[in-house]
Amino acid sequence: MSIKVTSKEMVQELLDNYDNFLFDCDGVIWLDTTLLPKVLETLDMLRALGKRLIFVTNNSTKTRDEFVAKFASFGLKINREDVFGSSYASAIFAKDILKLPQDQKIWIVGDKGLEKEFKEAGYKTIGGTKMPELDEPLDLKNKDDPIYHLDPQVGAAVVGMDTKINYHRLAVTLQYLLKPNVVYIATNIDSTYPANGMVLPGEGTLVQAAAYCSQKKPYSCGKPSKSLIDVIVKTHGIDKNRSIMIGDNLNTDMKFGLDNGLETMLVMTGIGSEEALNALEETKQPTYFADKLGDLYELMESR
Ligand SMILES: O=C(O)[C@H](O)[C@H](O)COP(=O)(O)O
Ligand SMILES: [Mg+2]
Repeated sequence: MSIKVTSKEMVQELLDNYDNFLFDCDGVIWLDTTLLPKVLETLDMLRALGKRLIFVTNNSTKTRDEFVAKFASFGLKINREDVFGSSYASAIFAKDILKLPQDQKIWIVGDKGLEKEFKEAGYKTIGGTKMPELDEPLDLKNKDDPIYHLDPQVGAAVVGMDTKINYHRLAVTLQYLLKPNVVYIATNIDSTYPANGMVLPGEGTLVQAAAYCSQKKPYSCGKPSKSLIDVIVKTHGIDKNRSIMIGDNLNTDMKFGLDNGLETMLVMTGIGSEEALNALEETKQPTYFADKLGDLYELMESR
């Protein structure tokens, strides 16, 4: 059974047991452009105690530098090496794990952040924000349409968050995925995410649509994939036994921790709920849960 963190002593135990604190972002640190309560104080407290803070987000719309800028807008100074977004994870996966030759191009369904991370990894991207003509409905009578002019150099199709997703983009993506040599990469498989008090379709929804029509299974690079924890461990040399993953999503954040040997703590400021937690069989439950990340600070400050 998950244990609720409700006392100063329990927080002290967490501080004694873990050196590395890995945080999800959407639903833990912030909700869209709003910083969640007492997050700043909690991170400052952990830093002052010499803890390593690592941010692991499945949000694929931004590069690491853009995440650093978002943190800065809240008054948080974070280094780029401490942020692992799913766009970066996907680009590193293509380059270091799949060893996709750099002369191959990447077909993008996603935002600028995804394009920029692949560019930084040395790849040329097509599709994505570079093909606004795909925002129009598919017209098969138009022989100039990209669907009739597939680029033979494309070696991978990558699907991330694309708020302009439509039938046209999906149809062209399918043509690439039907080619046996084109690898299918998904930034993540989140079904939903929290925004503006609502639950919205996550990137996994788009990923599934392309997987369904192509019958091609994607490599998923964000949480909960093992390749992502491997990159984090390689970058920072952290001891997984002294690391805790704090997140709001049972299927991605908590699974990421559980599958990869990290301790886990669920917070209720995003997509997760106590009902969903209790509905899980015990082996799939996180070790700890709390109402919010800021409780760590508030409890430590309490008498
Ligand atoms: O699909 C998405 O975009 C994600 O669900 C969402 O943005 C994930 O961000 P995270 O909670 O991992 O920071
Ligand atoms: Mg989240």
